Formats: sequence, structure tokens, C-alpha cells
Amino acid sequence: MATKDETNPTETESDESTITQIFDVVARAAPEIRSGLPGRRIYAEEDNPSGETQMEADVYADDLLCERIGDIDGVGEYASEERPAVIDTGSGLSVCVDPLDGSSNLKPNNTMGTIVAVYDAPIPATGADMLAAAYVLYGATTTMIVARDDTVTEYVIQEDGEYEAVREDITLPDDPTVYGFGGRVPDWVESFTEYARDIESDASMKLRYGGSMIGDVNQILTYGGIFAYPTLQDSPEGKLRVQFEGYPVGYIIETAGGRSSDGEQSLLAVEKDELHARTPVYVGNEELIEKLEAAFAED
Ligand SMILES: O=P(O)(O)OC[C@H]1O[C@](O)(COP(=O)(O)O)[C@@H](O)[C@@H]1O
Ligand SMILES: [Mg+2]
Ligand SMILES: [Mg+2]
Repeated sequence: MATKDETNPTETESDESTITQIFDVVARAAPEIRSGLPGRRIYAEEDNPSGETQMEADVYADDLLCERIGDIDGVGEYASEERPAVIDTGSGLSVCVDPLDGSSNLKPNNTMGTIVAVYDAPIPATGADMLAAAYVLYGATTTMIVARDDTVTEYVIQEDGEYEAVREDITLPDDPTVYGFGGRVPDWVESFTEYARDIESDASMKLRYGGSMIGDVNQILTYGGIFAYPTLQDSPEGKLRVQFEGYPVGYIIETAGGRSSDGEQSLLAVEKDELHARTPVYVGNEELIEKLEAAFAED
């Protein structure tokens, strides 16, 4: 079972510099993305490649990030969940982006995020090719979580795009206290429903589900627990995309000492040929993921 530690490729000197530039560009773009949201809370004409309605804000964030990240010398490919195909931007590392995660939260002014995964292989890459991952959280403040060099760091991003590290070597708390499960309860498969009932009956656990994966995952990173967008009866692969959501979030939580799973294996071991392939996503404390995989193993 491949996890981050066993398969994480090492960065070269130039990769280090390119990765730093990528996350610098994303941090500095965050205030522009955030300030561009209010006027773009409307549906665009197109659906995204996953067949989901695009918001104007999705397109705006994607165009901005594609241009800025694509302009970085050491970046050779850019792909996003909003684009059908990979964009060739020269030679170097590959970058996959969910420009705006949680778009359905735009109208109710709930949290949203931007997810960035950096690979040293052509896209669609595999979890084993991942060099670093990050997410921006547009919450009460704008923060960025970066996982690279085996450590997780949190930055606060100011309105002018300046940013500073506020928490370093972040690890999931040993005693988990929150859970967030996506999808409609009647659509869950039986083994997940039983698992969920078990978690809900644990007096130390409380529900935290906001409908935006990055907002929900940041709760897990902060308080410990489990986030799931599970396999569903009619959509066994769930809703979230491997390249743009599963791999980066799996990498970040595993770098913070947690575990990730698709129900059977680390998310980083999932292998799909199709750029917009989906996967069930379970991330959180090791003992909660192990319990989940045991529940599915009984099927
Ligand atoms: O609306 P649902 O079914 O609860 O799905 C919520 C999930 O969908 C998402 O919004 C999908 O991400 P996008 O908004 O980037 O498409 C996740 O952020 C979130 O976890
Ligand atoms: Mg998303
Ligand atoms: Mg999105």
C-alpha cells in the first residue's frame, strides 16, 4: 500500500525553487480571488468536465491561476477541474488545481478553498508522483496550508498578498473530536452507514460538516477526526476528483501524521487514467481510518 512516505519523490534544487514560486503565486493571488467572488455568484454558461454547473467565480479563479502558474518557468503543465484538457506551459513540474472548492457555498457565503497539487510527472499523474500540495481557505481570515518536505505549515495571507507562517510542523491532534460526512444519508452504502452510526454514538465526537471540502478538512487538521465524501449506492466512486481533491488532501493529511483512504488503500495509491476520475475520499486520524477500512473489508 503506497503512502506518502514510501513513495514520495525527492525534490531537486530547481524543483524546490519552482515549488516555492508556485505557492507564492497562489498566496498572492488569493486576495484577488477572494475580492473577485462577490460579483461572480452567478452560474456560467458551461458545465465543468465533471458535468457540474460552473459558477462565474470558478472560471475567474481558474483563468487567473492558469495564467500566473503557467508563467512560472519551471512549470510544464497546468490542469484544473474546470478544464477538459491539460494545458502545456513549457517544461518542468505539473500543477493540478481545484481553483474554487466548495462553489456551492458561494451563495450562502460559506467557506471555500483553492487546492494545488504539484507533481514531477505528466498529468494525469499518480499520488506517488506528488512533490507538494497546498490549499487556501477563504474563511474568517485567508489562510494557506502547505505540505512539503515532510511537514505541514499554516500561513495567514494579508489583503495585500503578503503572508507569514503562523503554525509549523502541524500534526493531527491525538484525540479526535469532529466528523463530517458528505452525500445524502439514504445514498450511503450499508457498511458506511454502520460506521457513521458508530462515530455519531461516540460521546467525544461532534458533527462538523459545512459542504466545502477544504473548510471541512481544515476542521479535521485542527481538531482531529474524520472527513468523508463516501462511496454512494448510485455513485460508487463518490463525488470528489482524484487529481484535484483526493491526492492533494490525502497528501496533506498524511504529511500531518493522519491517514487517507479510498475505502481500501491510501488515496495516494489510487490509480486512474482519466483526468477527471473520481474517488471516495476518507481522511483523518489513523485509528478512525483503520476502523473504516475494516468496516468495508467485511463486505
Ligand atoms: O453538495 P455536496 O453533495 O454536499 O458536496 C459537497 C462537496 O462538493 C464540493 O463542493 C465539490 O467541490 P467543488 O465545489 O470544487 O466542485 C466539495 O467541496 C464538497 O466537499
Ligand atoms: Mg472541489
Ligand atoms: Mg471547484
